[in-house]
Amino acid sequence: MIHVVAGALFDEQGRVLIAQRPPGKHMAGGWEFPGGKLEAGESPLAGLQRELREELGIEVLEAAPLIAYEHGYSDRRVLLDLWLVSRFTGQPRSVEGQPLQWVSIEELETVGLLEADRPMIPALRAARR
Ligand SMILES: Nc1nc2c([nH]c(=O)n2[C@H]2C[C@H](O)[C@@H](COP(=O)(O)OP(=O)(O)OP(=O)(O)O)O2)c(=O)[nH]1
Ligand SMILES: [Mg+2]
Repeated sequence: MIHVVAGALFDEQGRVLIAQRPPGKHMAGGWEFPGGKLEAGESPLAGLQRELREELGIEVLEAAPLIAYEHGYSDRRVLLDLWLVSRFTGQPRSVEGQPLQWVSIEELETVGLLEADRPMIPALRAARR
């Protein structure tokens, strides 16, 4: 089981930040929440902070677990662990060259979000309020 931590960041308009998975990687081209695999011995919050530092160049100051569940791909099982990031420093930018975009919760339905992430949409809708 691969434990994956990812972050949901909202802007003032209630839009959420998503990133496109790079060519050549698992699920290439799909849109995801920034994050990645937890390292051995790492706490989920520490992993989230490391991943968002590496991918977005931001420093997460405050985050809380939002929703977590297992998903079985044809070749692997992942524990998707999505955190709501409520405080951070820095301006999110694409450090590793992944296309980024801010989308409304409604747009999440049609943007090409990874199929495995779709059950997260209701939790995000509730969190935004
Ligand atoms: N980051 C992220 N990964 C997701 C999401 N949904 C989802 O199914 N995944 C899957 C895709 C991958 O199989 C796995 C994340 O692995 P990854 O390869 O991107 O991890 P990483 O960022 O640590 O990258 P790497 O160092 O292994 O190259 O989780 C999501 O919303 N965000
Ligand atoms: Mg990643």
